[in-house]
Amino acid sequence: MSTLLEVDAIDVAYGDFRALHGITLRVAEGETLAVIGANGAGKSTLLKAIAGLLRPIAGQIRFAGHNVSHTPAHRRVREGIALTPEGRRIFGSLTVEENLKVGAYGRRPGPWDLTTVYDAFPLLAEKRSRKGAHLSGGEQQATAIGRALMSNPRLLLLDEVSLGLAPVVIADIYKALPMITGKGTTVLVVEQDLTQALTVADRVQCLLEGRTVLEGAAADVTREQVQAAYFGIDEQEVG
Ligand SMILES: Nc1ncnc2c1ncn2[C@@H]1O[C@H](COP(=O)(O)OP(=O)(O)OP(=O)(O)O)[C@@H](O)[C@H]1O
Repeated sequence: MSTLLEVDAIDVAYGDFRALHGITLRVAEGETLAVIGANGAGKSTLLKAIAGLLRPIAGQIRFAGHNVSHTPAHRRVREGIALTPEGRRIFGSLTVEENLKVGAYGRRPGPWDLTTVYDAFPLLAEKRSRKGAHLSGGEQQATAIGRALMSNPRLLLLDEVSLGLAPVVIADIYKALPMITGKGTTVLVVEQDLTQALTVADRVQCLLEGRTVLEGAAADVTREQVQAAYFGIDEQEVG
């Protein structure tokens, strides 16, 4: 598998506060990587840097073999990087279908259109004429993911899909993931929900206070190792 995304030793700061310290990660074409970590670990900051919304002060981001560190966010979308931000940010006054069409602006060629998005999220098909403001949290999340897919990304960045949603709704949304990856879309998902992260991902990388503290194949890391890394506990202390 060829490497699609290479993040090399990036530092990202908000003023004097350094949120990421030398983060390195790789995502191969077609794989799903879960970045996990507690509140404030730096997960959203990392996604924003990959999407081009924040500029690292050190390090490099390479996508599909070339350096995109200085490429503005809108051009990264055209190159195939799409972000579903934390908080969803869909348009409340637009219908589901209108929200999806917004994502198609400047789209790349590929498998994603209204039909395939509705196939992936049948709950949206039923609500296609409903205004964003009148959707449940889960429906808003599905709309936000569908909108990102409409650009036909090579890499889909998902920030905190599960935030504020009931477990059954989370499971419903994650059901779409095999179809998304099955169409060749590479996924980088940021999660606080360990169960979901370990279920959907091929590999996991755990951040703590802006540093990588654990990485490995999802099948190889134990839940205890992940929990210890997540909370910053030495493994001996876990029991
Ligand atoms: N706009 C900002 N200005 C200043 N500090 C920020 C800003 N955004 C985030 N931070 C700080 O950067 C660190 C990393 O935040 P980030 O949002 O990336 O964490 P996270 O792992 O995504 O957690 P969460 O799940 O809470 O979003 C935190 O200490 C946070 O307080």
